[in-house]
Amino acid sequence: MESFSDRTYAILGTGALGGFYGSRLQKAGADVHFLLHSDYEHVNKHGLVIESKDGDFTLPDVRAYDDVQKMPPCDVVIVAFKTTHNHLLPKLLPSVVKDDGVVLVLQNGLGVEDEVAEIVGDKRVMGGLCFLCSNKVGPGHIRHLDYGEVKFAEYAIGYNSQGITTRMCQIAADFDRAGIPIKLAADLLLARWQKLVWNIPYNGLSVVLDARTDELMGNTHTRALVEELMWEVAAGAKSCDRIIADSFIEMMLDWTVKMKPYRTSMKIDYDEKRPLEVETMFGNPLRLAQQKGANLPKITMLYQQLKFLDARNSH
Ligand SMILES: NC(=O)C1=CN([C@@H]2O[C@H](COP(=O)(O)OP(=O)(O)OC[C@H]3O[C@@H](n4cnc5c(N)ncnc54)[C@H](OP(=O)(O)O)[C@@H]3O)[C@@H](O)[C@H]2O)C=CC1
Ligand SMILES: CC(C)(CO)C(=O)C(=O)O
Repeated sequence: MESFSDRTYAILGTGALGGFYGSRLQKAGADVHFLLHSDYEHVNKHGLVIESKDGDFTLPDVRAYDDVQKMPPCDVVIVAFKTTHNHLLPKLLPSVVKDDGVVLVLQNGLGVEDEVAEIVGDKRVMGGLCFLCSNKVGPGHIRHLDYGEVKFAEYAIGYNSQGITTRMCQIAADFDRAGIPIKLAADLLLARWQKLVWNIPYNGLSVVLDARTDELMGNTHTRALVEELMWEVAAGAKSCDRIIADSFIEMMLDWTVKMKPYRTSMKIDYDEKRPLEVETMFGNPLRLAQQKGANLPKITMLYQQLKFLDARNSH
């Protein structure tokens, strides 16, 4: 088999998403370095176990670290912990990204790339939206339930569209070799608003209504509420001059109907009394839309409810 690209990868946050994609890259032959937290001892000794609808596999030996200072500078640094930990970015990023490397933010939400650009410069940042259903079910044990596509885009100050670049294609080739479905997007802000069409209704309502995605879709009233929230997200995108087509909303509804009954990542965090990604998934989009003069009343109410529940639940 051709040798893998000589690009090195750092996974910051080896959980449901980072553990899955990092393991697939290593399995395909890439040079991957995993930063862990409470799972470090276990993974350093036992490696990673991946259950996947695309085929289970184990990686008995992985390059595991509990300290980013011990990691080599890498070509691609994937930010894959929850955005509730992003206050750590100024400490974690500088030493692990090569001078000519790039930080690839695979987190959900809006506004993270701006924070990363302030740390590493705006020329070394990309964003990625992952349509993946994956859970970390134990130390170093990832369960990939459904989907898996990643959509990449370049970042620029003001989120101006940067088109498709050579480095996007190079990294996409690595993911493609790892068997990960890839899409390249010319416009990161549009891609992030598109992902919020899914995240805002389902992550939010799954917590507020204590419901899985199939339950929300199976009730006529909550299904109507999901659609109304999706249209509000589209209105938020439009306030930023990004147009989300009606067909995209229909596709998101259809994907969810076909999705295995799923507890969203925010619902899992709520049930496990972890802080919720409310500010990046709800607060930042609301603030950006409001700056542009758009009022999003249903999303605002969902945000207020989530802030109440988050404060009561995890502190
Ligand atoms: N899960 C999914 O299917 C999807 C998730 N996303 C997004 O991806 C991002 C990551 O989510 P997900 O993978 O589910 O989250 P997880 O909680 O499963 O994984 C995050 C990992 O980061 C680790 N971590 C936390 N703090 C540190 C630290 N200081 N240093 C190193 N590692 C650390 C955690 O370790 P520990 O547990 O020991 O604290 C955990 O293993 C989120 O923005 C989420 O919204 C997007 C699409 C799908
Ligand atoms: C849309 C979905 C379910 C998969 O990408 C997700 O983003 C999440 O669980 O947070």
